[in-house]
Amino acid sequence: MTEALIVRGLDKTFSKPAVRDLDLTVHPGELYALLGPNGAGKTTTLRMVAGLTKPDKGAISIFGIDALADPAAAKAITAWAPDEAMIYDRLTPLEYLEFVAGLWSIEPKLAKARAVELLDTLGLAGEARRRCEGFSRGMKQKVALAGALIHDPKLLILDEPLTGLDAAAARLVKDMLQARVDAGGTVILTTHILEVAERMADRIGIIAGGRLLAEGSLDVLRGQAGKDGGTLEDVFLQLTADGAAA
Ligand SMILES: Nc1ncnc2c1ncn2[C@@H]1O[C@H](COP(=O)(O)OP(=O)(O)OP(=O)(O)O)[C@@H](O)[C@H]1O
Repeated sequence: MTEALIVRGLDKTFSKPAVRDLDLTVHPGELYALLGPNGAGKTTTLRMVAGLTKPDKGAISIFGIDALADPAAAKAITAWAPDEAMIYDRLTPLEYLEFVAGLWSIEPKLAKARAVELLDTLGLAGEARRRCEGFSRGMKQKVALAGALIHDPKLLILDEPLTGLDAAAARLVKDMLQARVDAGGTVILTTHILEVAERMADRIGIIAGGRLLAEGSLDVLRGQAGKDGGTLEDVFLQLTADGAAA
């Protein structure tokens, strides 16, 4: 089986080490949650996977493509949605999505059809032709998410996708992510909302201090933390405390 993502020995130091000798494996068709305390190295890791930050050391393979040797091929099948939406305020959502689709050389008719479908799924059909500049943070986040999905990526990477969304918008996004996974897509996300990871993730990686402390299903992590029957919060707090003490 070709894994969706294999990360080996990943290292990144800014003024101090942010990611240290990190290994991750994400299977195709799973939703993988990368959890960790503030400053643990989650965003840095995912930025390296998405080709936005250059690692000091290590290897990244996305569906068998060496992302460091052939970043263009890796990016063509990957999407990255940062926690702060970056869109062009002066465009309408439809124009923005058609613009992004153009960057991927998607045929205009197909681009429009995908854009309309994505905006509809995300509850933005009524705003499709309004300029984004007056949009709330949550609405902009949804437009950015639609932009990340316009080229139908095999691997979707989301940094804190639910931050700033109201309950209804969060439900829409969660349903959309679940639908992608149910259809065979692969999703990696970070979140501080542990209930979301507990309910949605097939497997979970916990990192702290730039190192992977544990990886597996909730049951595997429970075993590792010695917390049979515990919640993900119990397990997370135990493993990160153990990691800090080590
Ligand atoms: N561009 C940068 N320049 C300098 N230091 C950075 C940069 N990006 C991240 N860092 C540092 O790297 C470490 C890891 O940061 P990172 O953003 O990856 O953590 P995180 O797990 O995503 O945290 P949070 O949950 O708070 O978003 C932190 O010490 C951070 O200050």
